[in-house]
Amino acid sequence: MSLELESISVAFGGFKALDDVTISLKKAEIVGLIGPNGAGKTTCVNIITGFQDPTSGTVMLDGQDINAKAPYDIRRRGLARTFQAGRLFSGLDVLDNLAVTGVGLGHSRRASEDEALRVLSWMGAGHLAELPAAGLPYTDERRVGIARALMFAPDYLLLDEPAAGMSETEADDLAQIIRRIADELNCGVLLIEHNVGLVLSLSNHVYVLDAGKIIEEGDKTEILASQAVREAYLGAEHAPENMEHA
Ligand SMILES: Nc1ncnc2c1ncn2[C@@H]1O[C@H](COP(=O)(O)OP(=O)(O)OP(=O)(O)O)[C@@H](O)[C@H]1O
Repeated sequence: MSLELESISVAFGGFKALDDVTISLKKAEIVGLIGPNGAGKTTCVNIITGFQDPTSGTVMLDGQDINAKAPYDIRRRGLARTFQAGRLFSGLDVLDNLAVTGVGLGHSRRASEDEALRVLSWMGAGHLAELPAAGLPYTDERRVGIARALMFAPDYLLLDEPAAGMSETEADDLAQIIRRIADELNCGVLLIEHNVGLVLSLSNHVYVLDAGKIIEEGDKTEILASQAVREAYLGAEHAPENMEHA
């Protein structure tokens, strides 16, 4: 059981945004994807979630080819995602924001509300249930975005820049939630983040993208030791942002 990107290439005209990218994620595992600006991380997200078709290569979800499947179909097959911006329905309260996802997945309204309460309380966010989504503090909005993705137990979760704009303490809280998602929910997490320290401290395995290619992969020790990674970021003498906190 795994999510596999197999030799994915994406060309925009003559420009290769992704070039032969292979990534593997198993259930209950945390896999990091890092890379400097323009490396191709968002293009990877769009390929995995069905928002864009690869020029060549395949995305396999538990042995099924999900190339060209619609985003809602991929979600129903067990792959959930969060968005960089919260994208909550501002006219609804938090509970209904989650319940809408449950109904979209084919569950009854009652079952969806029960699941929404269960997920929110699992995240320690039960107190947010009746608050309007509009005007939530930024980090609560982020937490609700993750809770919504966790409705009805996805097998894989793609987190797109979940720590963007967070303080160190908030990022620490987020790290605990990500760890629990993998350990307690048996869910595979693909973590795409600029906060390299957070990614290295959480991930079983990390892929480093630069200019559309995987230039390095391995565990924290291997990534920290990689000259190619340092050069890809800021020049050979510098470490990536937050790497020193890993
Ligand atoms: N629709 C498109 N048409 C042409 N070029 C594109 C398109 N989408 C992305 N690109 C280019 O592909 C490359 C990879 O972009 P992508 O957004 O995937 O990088 P990224 O790693 O997510 O960057 P960032 O960290 O800045 O968000 C960039 O050079 C970008 O300009």
